[in-house]
Amino acid sequence: MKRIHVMAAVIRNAAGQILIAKRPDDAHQGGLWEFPGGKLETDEDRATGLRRELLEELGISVTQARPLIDIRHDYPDKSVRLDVWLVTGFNGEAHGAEGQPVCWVAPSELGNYSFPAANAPIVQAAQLPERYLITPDMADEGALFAGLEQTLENGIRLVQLRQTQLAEREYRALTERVLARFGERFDWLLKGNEPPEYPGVGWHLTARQLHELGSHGLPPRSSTGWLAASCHNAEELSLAQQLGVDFVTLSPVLPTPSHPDAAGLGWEAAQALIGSINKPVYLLGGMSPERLSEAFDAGAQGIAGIRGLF
Ligand SMILES: Nc1nc2c([nH]c(=O)n2[C@@H]2O[C@H](COP(=O)(O)OP(=O)(O)OP(=O)(O)O)[C@@H](O)[C@H]2O)c(=O)[nH]1
Ligand SMILES: [Mg+2]
Repeated sequence: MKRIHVMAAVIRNAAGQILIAKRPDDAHQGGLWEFPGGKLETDEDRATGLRRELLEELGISVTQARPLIDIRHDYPDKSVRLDVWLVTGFNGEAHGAEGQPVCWVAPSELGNYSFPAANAPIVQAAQLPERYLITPDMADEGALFAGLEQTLENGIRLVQLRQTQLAEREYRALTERVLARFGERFDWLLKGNEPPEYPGVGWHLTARQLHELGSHGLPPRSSTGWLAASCHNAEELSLAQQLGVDFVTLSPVLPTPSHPDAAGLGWEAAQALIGSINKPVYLLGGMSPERLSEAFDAGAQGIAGIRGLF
């Protein structure tokens, strides 16, 4: 089946809400909610196709957009490539120019709407931020907490508590103190052999855990937070996708101060690997905020970093 290239948009307004539209009952995947967009025409470039579709369907002129997530999905009757961009600037009042119902919803409410099966990773990408901080190992708890306060000021909201110098019991005790102090000001992910039991707190799997769980399946999770995994190659990305994680990190992209001799995947290989998985991917290894636009161009959700973001 020939794959249809579709341009679609996660449109975000100044209040942080996202626009969704209802597909006509008689259309493919009819009656479900969607991110506005449509088929790219022959010889049309991606940005032009996106602008044309949003003008036709919503009556808006896009002024600011960049790639968000690019996925391939095979329906029984149709194969699609959903090339989804994040639109953060536009002129005009968005309305259902083809008579379709549209509404602005908070990212956290997207889960209350029914989308086509292909859309699950798009919804996750719409809810996830551009930067994912992994805490550097710090023996000085005061300095760690001060760094986290600074992280909040820098606008970072997604954080993995990684403290490899600590034994399991100490890590648990630190987790309690961190959650007591910062609680819901961050979206947390924890490390460990069991899924965290704190409501809303996520779990970040190591590549080794991915391989182990690949044969046994995931343990039941009581937590409602994100499920993420560390990947380094095509095999691990594919395992992560099979296990149904919400997002992954892919590393190392560039040599890092801690591993100056490790070559890194490089941008080209990273881009090809991102294209092989239908999940939001954070690039890790030698990343800093100045690299964000390169990461978006490679198809990434954004960047993850230890020293580069702390
Ligand atoms: N626009 C859009 N299409 C989606 C989404 N999710 C998804 O599976 N699709 C599928 O991708 C294809 C998009 O085509 P479309 O129906 O929007 O195309 P279009 O605007 O050019 O419409 P037309 O075929 O009536 O000219 C459909 O098969 C649709 O089911 C989504 O979130 N937004
Ligand atoms: Mg359409």
